[in-house]
Amino acid sequence: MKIPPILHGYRRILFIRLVSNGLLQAALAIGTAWLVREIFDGFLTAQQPVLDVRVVWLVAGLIMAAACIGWLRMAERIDAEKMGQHYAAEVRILLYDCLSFLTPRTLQKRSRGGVSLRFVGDMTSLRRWISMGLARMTVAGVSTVSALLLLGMINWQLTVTVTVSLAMGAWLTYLFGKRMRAAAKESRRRLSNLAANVNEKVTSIAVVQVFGQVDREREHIIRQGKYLQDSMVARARIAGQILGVTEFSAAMTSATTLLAGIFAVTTGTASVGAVIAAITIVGILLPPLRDLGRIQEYWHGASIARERIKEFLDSPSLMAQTTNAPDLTVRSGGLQFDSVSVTGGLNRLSGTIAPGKVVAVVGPNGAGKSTLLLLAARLIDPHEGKVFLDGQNLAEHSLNSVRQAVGMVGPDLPLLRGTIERNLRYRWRNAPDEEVARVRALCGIDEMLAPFPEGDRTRVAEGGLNLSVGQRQRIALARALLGNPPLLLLDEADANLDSQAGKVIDRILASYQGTVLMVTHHVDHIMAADEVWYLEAGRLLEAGPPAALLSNDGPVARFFGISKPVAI
Ligand SMILES: Nc1ncnc2c1ncn2[C@@H]1O[C@H](COP(=O)(O)OP(=O)(O)OP(=O)(O)O)[C@@H](O)[C@H]1O
Repeated sequence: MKIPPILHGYRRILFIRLVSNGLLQAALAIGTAWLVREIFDGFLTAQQPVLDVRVVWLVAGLIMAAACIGWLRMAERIDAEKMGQHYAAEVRILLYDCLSFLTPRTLQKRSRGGVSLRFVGDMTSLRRWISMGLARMTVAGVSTVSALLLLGMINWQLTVTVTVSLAMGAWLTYLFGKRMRAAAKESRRRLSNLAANVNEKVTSIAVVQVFGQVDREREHIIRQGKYLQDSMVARARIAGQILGVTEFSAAMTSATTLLAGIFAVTTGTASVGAVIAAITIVGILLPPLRDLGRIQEYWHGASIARERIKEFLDSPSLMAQTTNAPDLTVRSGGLQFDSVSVTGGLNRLSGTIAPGKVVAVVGPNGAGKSTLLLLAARLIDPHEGKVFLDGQNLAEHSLNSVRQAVGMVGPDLPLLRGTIERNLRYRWRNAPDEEVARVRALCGIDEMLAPFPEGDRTRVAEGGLNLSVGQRQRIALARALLGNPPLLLLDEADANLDSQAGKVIDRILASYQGTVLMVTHHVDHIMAADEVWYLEAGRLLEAGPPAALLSNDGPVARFFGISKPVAI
């Protein structure tokens, strides 16, 4: 995925409006200068100043020009903001699209704080550059060039003086501003570290409390805050220096114009009115010069934000392979792993599950059980080998159609913020009430909701953390079963259910029409399976009917500690 160009579509129209705005502002600046010259040369430098009605018209003209410039500045600000917001909205949705195609494991490697910073802080940097930097620079650039060209018609010596002074001011500002990049980068890094830490503490404050590390973590946050503060002050110091330079350049431009004006009047090459006109134009051009420092700050902030966003968009994604891919045609849910390998997870594992069968995956921690389920849901792709559903390679079909074919429950699939009903219907928002009632009955949702006065409308906090683990598990099961997907993947879905709730799994296994692949440590549920797969170090070491595997002297029986005693 690529970051979109700034001047594209609607933003190009806004840009043209800004350029026109700049031209109008320049015309008004020139008009103002012309009126000032007329007043000075016609009325103030005459031997005997006279007050006639023309002065009133000229002054009225000045007031009108000032009002128009004010209105144009307002329009400029609005268009600039529209342009910045429009761009930020486009990049934000691009980031979301990228996020939705990332494998959960790629995302887990990143800090949540760092990812959120891209959606909030970096987006602000981009928007600020476009609406307050680029737009200001466009209008100021257009009006400066036009005003200087027209000033050239009034008096070329004064124009050269103003141009050289402005150019030197801009060059000095640029020289000082170059150091801003490193400072902006450092403060962005510090902010990201602090955001990642705070985000982690918000989600795992219980760990800090239980292990009595409140003071230590407090110190850590103070230290990170101090680093951030130092880097922000260093950045502000450079910004302050740039501000000083621009103020100095602005004063120098006014002074040199005045000096050149006096010289031109004494040598007879310019009238007093022309000098006053030139000074009026300089007065109009100085604010953009003063803005230059801030514009550079915005530019560096935005270019660092762009780098971070680009790096995120370049993350390994499942999107590339699935663009324009056909949909799966799922019939019975037969699943096949063909020599699949996942670095650090699975090693050339092959196995087939016939349609409608239940396979229980068992094995020690880190054996690759969850990885196998992630492959079946296409939440990761194998580095080698293929996964087939009803004979169709998952990697060659649209992600949407794969996900529609799969229902999944697992530790990495928490409940979402909202109501219980929203979570139940998450998979299929407009599911018929009968279908919802079916999964509710299957998962015992109504008996679970008995203590909640608001029933379905009960609020669910992020991750479902305001519910007990078992309650969350039941809702997650109902969410996965809605619509009866042909393939059901259960990753330790029975881990937190009490004996009563454990019957939910028995009911599901007894009534489910599709294929089930489940990771479980419960012997009862293993016995309910048609087949058991025993994984160790990413390999499938044993497979067969549960009764047979538990009664022989193989890895499964040894794993459950029920191997026959060896005769001496
Ligand atoms: N988020 C992750 N990113 C990278 N590697 C991971 C991630 N999660 C697990 N792994 C690696 O994949 C390997 C298999 O892990 P997996 O979670 O599939 O094992 P498991 O059999 O489900 O273990 P457990 O019974 O402890 O849940 C492990 O060696 C682990 O290091």
